[in-house]
Amino acid sequence: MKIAFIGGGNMATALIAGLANKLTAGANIHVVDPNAEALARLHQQYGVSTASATDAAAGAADVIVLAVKPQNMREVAAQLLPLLDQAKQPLIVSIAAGIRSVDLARWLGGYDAIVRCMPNTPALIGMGITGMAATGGVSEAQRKQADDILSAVGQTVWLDDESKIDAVTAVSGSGPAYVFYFMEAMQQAAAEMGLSAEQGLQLAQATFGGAAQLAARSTEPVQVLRERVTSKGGTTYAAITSMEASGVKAAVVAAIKAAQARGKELGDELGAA
Ligand SMILES: NC(=O)C1=CN([C@@H]2O[C@H](COP(=O)(O)OP(=O)(O)OC[C@H]3O[C@@H](n4cnc5c(N)ncnc54)[C@H](OP(=O)(O)O)[C@@H]3O)[C@@H](O)[C@H]2O)C=CC1
Ligand SMILES: O=C(O)[C@@H]1CCC=N1
Repeated sequence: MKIAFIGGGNMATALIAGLANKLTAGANIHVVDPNAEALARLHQQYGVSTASATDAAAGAADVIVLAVKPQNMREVAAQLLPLLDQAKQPLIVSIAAGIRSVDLARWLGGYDAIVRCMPNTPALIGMGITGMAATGGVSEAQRKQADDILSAVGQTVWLDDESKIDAVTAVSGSGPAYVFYFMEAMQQAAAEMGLSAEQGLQLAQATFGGAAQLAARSTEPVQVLRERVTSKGGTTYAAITSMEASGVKAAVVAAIKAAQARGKELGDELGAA
């Protein structure tokens, strides 16, 4: 399978790292990005071919992954349209937050073989999760192609309604940043209590990794797992009581809903153009 990436930034790099020489040879991956340094690094690490602007090789791929910022999607669609092999009908996979398939299809002159996805950066180590939705023009074989690509870098979740991608974006697309934010807070607290920066990082990493694995392997709800750590009148009780008093859970729910609203807003703003 020949895969082209338009945009070779953070998320494309995470996907390429998981795919190259695993699902398909690095030589079957073509990356388009204006940054020569980033392209040279990708070529050196994974053996991908590169171009500084969308070219015939990108248009001729079996699957074309659009991995530019939402604000650049319209311009990229305009660059791609004349190069798209209309007879072959390659699959377009968009990973941009907010951008709706209906708008992308319009920018591509009515092209309707689009899968809209929302991956996340743990794809870099094969531990991503991607929400996915297909438009009507996507064949069963193309649906499988999209699933094969995103399954190569982690789990996939197919959605019955594309609008749910904004919720996936808010929970798992942006989610790694929430985890890193919480780890930063744990590290800060560890430092303020006299532990070294290394010890704080080690404790936070092992705690997140261990708790996530425990939750994944348990048949019980996470609430029960949390209660099992929380001895009555003990230390965890003091911490959770403090978090509840500060409204941490409500703040996290509100933050995730703000991310969802921003996704919808991006779709409204950029789709209207
Ligand atoms: N980062 C993440 O965790 C996730 C990101 N996404 C989505 O992925 C997309 C990319 O995000 P991310 O990788 O973080 O962004 P980056 O800015 O890291 O990468 C985008 C790349 O595209 C390049 N670019 C801009 N215009 C063009 C063009 N016309 N042709 C080819 N390349 C171009 C940019 O170059 P330059 O910088 O010079 O403009 C940049 O190198 C976004 O739409 C985002 O919503 C989805 C899930 C998670
Ligand atoms: O912050 C963003 O807009 C992108 C989408 C999900 C993760 N990063």
